[in-house]
Amino acid sequence: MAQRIDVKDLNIYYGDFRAVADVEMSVEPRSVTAFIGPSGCGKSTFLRTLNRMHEVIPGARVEGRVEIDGVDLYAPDVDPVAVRRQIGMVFQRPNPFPTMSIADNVLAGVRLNNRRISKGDAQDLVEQSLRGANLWNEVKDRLDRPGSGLSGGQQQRLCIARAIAVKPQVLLMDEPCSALDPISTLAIEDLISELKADYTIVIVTHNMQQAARVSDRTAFFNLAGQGQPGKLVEVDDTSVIFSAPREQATEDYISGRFG
Ligand SMILES: Nc1ncnc2c1ncn2[C@@H]1O[C@H](COP(=O)(O)OP(=O)(O)OP(=O)(O)O)[C@@H](O)[C@H]1O
Repeated sequence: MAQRIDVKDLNIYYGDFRAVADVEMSVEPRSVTAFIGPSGCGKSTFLRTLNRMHEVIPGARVEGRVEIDGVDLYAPDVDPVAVRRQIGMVFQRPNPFPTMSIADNVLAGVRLNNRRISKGDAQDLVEQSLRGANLWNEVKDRLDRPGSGLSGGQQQRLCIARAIAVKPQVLLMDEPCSALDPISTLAIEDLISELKADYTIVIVTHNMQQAARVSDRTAFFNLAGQGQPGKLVEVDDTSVIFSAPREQATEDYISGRFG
Protein backbone atom coordinates (compact mmCIF):
# COMPACT_ATOMS: atom_id res chain seq x y z
CA MET A 1 0.00 0.00 0.00
CA ALA A 2 2.82 2.40 0.83
CA GLN A 3 4.02 4.56 -2.00
CA ARG A 4 6.86 6.84 -2.83
CA ILE A 5 6.38 10.60 -3.12
CA ASP A 6 8.55 12.80 -5.33
CA VAL A 7 8.05 16.56 -5.21
CA LYS A 8 9.59 18.49 -8.07
CA ASP A 9 10.02 22.24 -8.27
CA LEU A 10 6.82 22.92 -6.35
CA ASN A 11 5.57 26.46 -5.79
CA ILE A 12 2.42 26.99 -3.79
CA TYR A 13 0.18 30.06 -4.00
CA TYR A 14 -2.77 31.65 -2.27
CA GLY A 15 -3.91 33.99 -5.04
CA ASP A 16 -0.89 36.15 -5.85
CA PHE A 17 0.91 35.29 -2.63
CA ARG A 18 3.56 32.61 -3.04
CA ALA A 19 3.47 30.85 0.34
CA VAL A 20 6.05 28.14 -0.40
CA ALA A 21 8.80 28.23 -3.01
CA ASP A 22 10.80 25.70 -5.00
CA VAL A 23 10.37 22.52 -2.98
CA GLU A 24 12.27 19.45 -4.18
CA MET A 25 12.15 16.35 -2.03
CA SER A 26 11.34 12.66 -1.97
CA VAL A 27 9.64 10.50 0.62
CA GLU A 28 10.38 6.79 0.67
CA PRO A 29 7.59 4.23 1.02
CA ARG A 30 7.13 2.80 4.52
CA SER A 31 8.85 5.66 6.22
CA VAL A 32 7.87 8.54 8.49
CA THR A 33 8.93 12.03 7.45
CA ALA A 34 8.49 14.96 9.83
CA PHE A 35 8.07 18.57 8.67
CA ILE A 36 9.40 21.06 11.19
CA GLY A 37 9.97 24.81 11.14
CA PRO A 38 8.72 28.08 12.59
CA SER A 39 5.10 29.19 12.39
CA GLY A 40 4.01 30.40 8.98
CA CYS A 41 6.79 28.77 6.96
CA GLY A 42 4.27 26.71 5.02
CA LYS A 43 4.44 23.22 6.53
CA SER A 44 0.65 22.72 6.57
CA THR A 45 0.26 24.37 3.20
CA PHE A 46 2.83 22.04 1.67
CA LEU A 47 1.29 19.00 3.41
CA ARG A 48 -2.11 19.84 1.89
CA THR A 49 -0.66 19.89 -1.61
CA LEU A 50 0.31 16.24 -1.19
CA ASN A 51 -3.34 15.19 -1.43
CA ARG A 52 -4.75 18.14 -3.38
CA MET A 53 -6.55 19.61 -0.38
CA HIS A 54 -4.80 22.93 -0.92
CA GLU A 55 -6.77 23.78 -4.03
CA VAL A 56 -10.08 23.51 -2.14
CA ILE A 57 -9.35 27.06 -0.91
CA PRO A 58 -10.56 29.63 -3.49
CA GLY A 59 -7.64 31.11 -5.43
CA ALA A 60 -5.17 28.54 -4.11
CA ARG A 61 -3.02 26.73 -6.66
CA VAL A 62 0.30 25.02 -7.22
CA GLU A 63 2.96 24.96 -9.90
CA GLY A 64 5.28 21.98 -10.25
CA ARG A 65 4.83 18.28 -9.73
CA VAL A 66 3.91 15.91 -6.94
CA GLU A 67 4.43 12.33 -8.09
CA ILE A 68 3.11 9.28 -6.29
CA ASP A 69 5.03 6.30 -7.60
CA GLY A 70 5.86 8.34 -10.68
CA VAL A 71 2.29 9.48 -11.42
CA ASP A 72 1.77 13.26 -11.31
CA LEU A 73 -1.08 14.06 -8.91
CA TYR A 74 -1.70 17.31 -10.78
CA ALA A 75 -1.94 15.85 -14.29
CA PRO A 76 -5.10 17.05 -16.08
CA ASP A 77 -6.70 13.61 -16.16
CA VAL A 78 -6.30 12.98 -12.43
CA ASP A 79 -9.46 13.22 -10.31
CA PRO A 80 -8.71 15.17 -7.10
CA VAL A 81 -11.39 13.24 -5.21
CA ALA A 82 -9.65 9.96 -6.06
CA VAL A 83 -6.37 11.49 -4.88
CA ARG A 84 -7.86 12.43 -1.50
CA ARG A 85 -9.11 8.87 -1.16
CA GLN A 86 -5.66 7.42 -1.83
CA ILE A 87 -3.93 9.85 0.45
CA GLY A 88 -5.57 10.11 3.84
CA MET A 89 -5.33 13.03 6.21
CA VAL A 90 -5.52 13.36 9.98
CA PHE A 91 -5.97 16.86 11.40
CA GLN A 92 -4.83 18.77 14.44
CA ARG A 93 -8.12 18.50 16.30
CA PRO A 94 -9.83 15.14 16.34
CA ASN A 95 -12.90 15.60 14.17
CA PRO A 96 -15.14 12.54 14.42
CA PHE A 97 -18.75 13.07 13.35
CA PRO A 98 -20.15 13.73 16.84
CA THR A 99 -23.58 12.13 16.61
CA MET A 100 -22.46 9.20 14.47
CA SER A 101 -21.65 5.93 16.22
CA ILE A 102 -18.06 4.79 16.59
CA ALA A 103 -18.59 2.08 13.96
CA ASP A 104 -20.22 4.50 11.51
CA ASN A 105 -17.40 6.97 12.05
CA VAL A 106 -14.91 4.31 10.95
CA LEU A 107 -17.01 3.60 7.86
CA ALA A 108 -17.75 7.24 7.03
CA GLY A 109 -14.97 7.62 4.47
CA VAL A 110 -15.76 4.31 2.83
CA ARG A 111 -19.43 5.32 2.49
CA LEU A 112 -18.54 8.78 1.16
CA ASN A 113 -16.60 7.01 -1.54
CA ASN A 114 -19.85 5.28 -2.51
CA ARG A 115 -18.39 1.87 -1.92
CA ARG A 116 -21.12 -0.69 -1.37
CA ILE A 117 -20.21 -2.95 1.46
CA SER A 118 -22.07 -5.89 3.02
CA LYS A 119 -22.91 -5.88 6.72
CA GLY A 120 -20.39 -8.62 7.45
CA ASP A 121 -17.63 -6.89 5.50
CA ALA A 122 -18.46 -3.64 7.26
CA GLN A 123 -18.10 -5.29 10.66
CA ASP A 124 -14.78 -6.82 9.65
CA LEU A 125 -13.52 -3.51 8.33
CA VAL A 126 -14.55 -1.71 11.53
CA GLU A 127 -12.66 -4.23 13.64
CA GLN A 128 -9.61 -4.30 11.40
CA SER A 129 -9.39 -0.49 11.24
CA LEU A 130 -9.91 -0.03 14.98
CA ARG A 131 -7.29 -2.68 15.68
CA GLY A 132 -4.99 -0.90 13.25
CA ALA A 133 -5.51 2.30 15.19
CA ASN A 134 -4.92 0.56 18.56
CA LEU A 135 -8.43 1.43 19.68
CA TRP A 136 -10.34 -1.85 19.35
CA ASN A 137 -9.95 -3.08 22.91
CA GLU A 138 -11.14 0.21 24.34
CA VAL A 139 -14.30 0.51 22.22
CA LYS A 140 -15.32 -2.97 21.11
CA ASP A 141 -18.20 -3.06 23.61
CA ARG A 142 -19.64 0.30 22.60
CA LEU A 143 -19.36 0.46 18.82
CA ASP A 144 -22.89 1.84 18.52
CA ARG A 145 -22.25 4.77 20.91
CA PRO A 146 -21.47 8.25 19.55
CA GLY A 147 -17.87 9.03 18.64
CA SER A 148 -18.07 12.20 20.71
CA GLY A 149 -18.22 10.09 23.89
CA LEU A 150 -14.53 9.19 23.56
CA SER A 151 -11.58 11.01 25.09
CA GLY A 152 -9.55 13.34 22.88
CA GLY A 153 -6.83 10.75 22.36
CA GLN A 154 -9.37 8.06 21.58
CA GLN A 155 -11.14 10.40 19.15
CA GLN A 156 -7.86 11.03 17.35
CA ARG A 157 -7.27 7.27 17.06
CA LEU A 158 -10.85 6.96 15.77
CA CYS A 159 -9.97 9.51 13.09
CA ILE A 160 -6.90 7.46 12.22
CA ALA A 161 -9.10 4.35 12.02
CA ARG A 162 -11.42 6.25 9.67
CA ALA A 163 -8.46 7.30 7.55
CA ILE A 164 -7.02 3.79 7.27
CA ALA A 165 -10.44 2.17 6.64
CA VAL A 166 -10.35 3.48 3.07
CA LYS A 167 -6.96 1.77 2.64
CA PRO A 168 -5.00 4.83 1.62
CA GLN A 169 -1.48 4.64 0.26
CA VAL A 170 -0.16 7.60 2.15
CA LEU A 171 -1.18 9.11 5.49
CA LEU A 172 -0.70 12.82 6.09
CA MET A 173 -0.88 14.08 9.65
CA ASP A 174 -1.06 17.76 10.52
CA GLU A 175 0.03 18.13 14.15
CA PRO A 176 -2.06 15.13 15.17
CA CYS A 177 -1.05 15.34 18.84
CA SER A 178 -1.23 19.06 19.46
CA ALA A 179 -4.60 18.83 21.22
CA LEU A 180 -3.68 15.72 23.20
CA ASP A 181 -2.27 14.99 26.66
CA PRO A 182 1.17 13.31 26.95
CA ILE A 183 -0.21 9.77 27.41
CA SER A 184 -2.47 10.02 24.36
CA THR A 185 0.42 11.58 22.47
CA LEU A 186 2.61 8.58 23.23
CA ALA A 187 -0.20 6.26 22.12
CA ILE A 188 -0.41 8.07 18.77
CA GLU A 189 3.37 8.04 18.40
CA ASP A 190 3.48 4.28 19.01
CA LEU A 191 0.71 3.89 16.48
CA ILE A 192 2.61 5.93 13.89
CA SER A 193 5.62 3.65 14.34
CA GLU A 194 3.40 0.62 13.75
CA LEU A 195 1.55 2.10 10.78
CA LYS A 196 4.84 2.72 9.04
CA ALA A 197 4.97 -0.99 8.18
CA ASP A 198 2.10 -0.40 5.73
CA TYR A 199 1.96 3.28 4.94
CA THR A 200 4.06 6.18 3.86
CA ILE A 201 3.57 8.79 6.58
CA VAL A 202 4.22 12.52 6.62
CA ILE A 203 3.68 14.41 9.85
CA VAL A 204 3.80 18.12 10.63
CA THR A 205 4.89 18.72 14.20
CA HIS A 206 5.97 21.62 16.37
CA ASN A 207 7.36 19.21 18.88
CA MET A 208 11.00 18.55 18.17
CA GLN A 209 11.18 15.58 20.53
CA GLN A 210 8.26 14.09 18.69
CA ALA A 211 9.99 14.52 15.33
CA ALA A 212 13.09 12.87 16.80
CA ARG A 213 11.04 10.00 18.28
CA VAL A 214 8.78 9.09 15.37
CA SER A 215 10.44 10.06 12.13
CA ASP A 216 13.08 8.48 9.91
CA ARG A 217 13.59 11.66 7.93
CA THR A 218 13.09 15.28 8.92
CA ALA A 219 12.52 18.25 6.63
CA PHE A 220 13.23 21.70 8.04
CA PHE A 221 11.35 24.64 6.50
CA ASN A 222 12.04 28.31 7.11
CA LEU A 223 11.04 31.79 6.02
CA ALA A 224 13.63 34.04 4.43
CA GLY A 225 11.79 37.04 5.95
CA GLN A 226 8.39 38.68 6.46
CA GLY A 227 6.25 38.33 3.34
CA GLN A 228 8.77 35.96 1.78
CA PRO A 229 7.77 32.43 0.83
CA GLY A 230 8.66 29.47 3.01
CA LYS A 231 11.48 27.28 1.75
CA LEU A 232 12.73 23.81 2.41
CA VAL A 233 16.10 24.40 4.03
CA GLU A 234 17.21 20.78 4.27
CA VAL A 235 15.91 17.27 4.52
CA ASP A 236 17.95 14.39 5.85
CA ASP A 237 17.89 11.42 8.18
CA THR A 238 16.36 12.58 11.46
CA SER A 239 19.51 11.59 13.36
CA VAL A 240 21.57 13.84 11.08
CA ILE A 241 19.18 16.81 11.32
CA PHE A 242 19.28 16.61 15.11
CA SER A 243 22.98 15.97 15.52
CA ALA A 244 24.83 17.46 12.56
CA PRO A 245 22.61 19.52 10.24
CA ARG A 246 24.30 21.08 7.24
CA GLU A 247 22.67 24.50 7.60
CA GLN A 248 23.17 26.99 10.40
CA ALA A 249 19.45 27.91 10.31
CA THR A 250 18.54 24.30 11.07
CA GLU A 251 21.02 24.17 13.93
CA ASP A 252 19.61 27.42 15.34
CA TYR A 253 16.05 26.15 15.13
CA ILE A 254 16.58 22.73 16.65
CA SER A 255 18.68 24.16 19.44
CA GLY A 256 15.87 26.59 20.25
CA ARG A 257 17.66 29.75 19.23
CA PHE A 258 14.63 30.89 17.24
CA GLY A 259 11.18 29.77 16.11
N1 LIG B 1 -6.21 30.08 3.52
C1 LIG B 1 -5.15 30.89 3.38
N2 LIG B 1 -5.23 31.99 2.62
C2 LIG B 1 -4.17 32.83 2.46
N3 LIG B 1 -2.96 32.63 3.05
C3 LIG B 1 -2.83 31.54 3.81
C4 LIG B 1 -3.91 30.62 4.03
N4 LIG B 1 -3.46 29.63 4.85
C5 LIG B 1 -2.17 29.92 5.13
N5 LIG B 1 -1.79 31.06 4.51
C6 LIG B 1 -0.46 31.70 4.59
O1 LIG B 1 0.49 30.79 4.04
C7 LIG B 1 1.70 30.84 4.81
C8 LIG B 1 2.02 29.45 5.33
O2 LIG B 1 1.03 29.08 6.30
P1 LIG B 1 0.97 27.61 6.93
O3 LIG B 1 -0.23 27.54 7.79
O4 LIG B 1 1.12 26.60 5.85
O5 LIG B 1 2.31 27.61 7.81
P2 LIG B 1 2.76 26.57 8.91
O6 LIG B 1 4.24 26.44 8.78
O7 LIG B 1 1.97 25.32 8.83
O8 LIG B 1 2.41 27.37 10.23
P3 LIG B 1 2.01 26.85 11.70
O9 LIG B 1 3.21 26.12 12.20
O10 LIG B 1 1.75 28.12 12.45
O11 LIG B 1 0.79 25.98 11.57
C9 LIG B 1 1.47 31.88 5.91
O12 LIG B 1 1.99 33.11 5.46
C10 LIG B 1 -0.04 31.93 6.02
O13 LIG B 1 -0.47 33.19 6.47
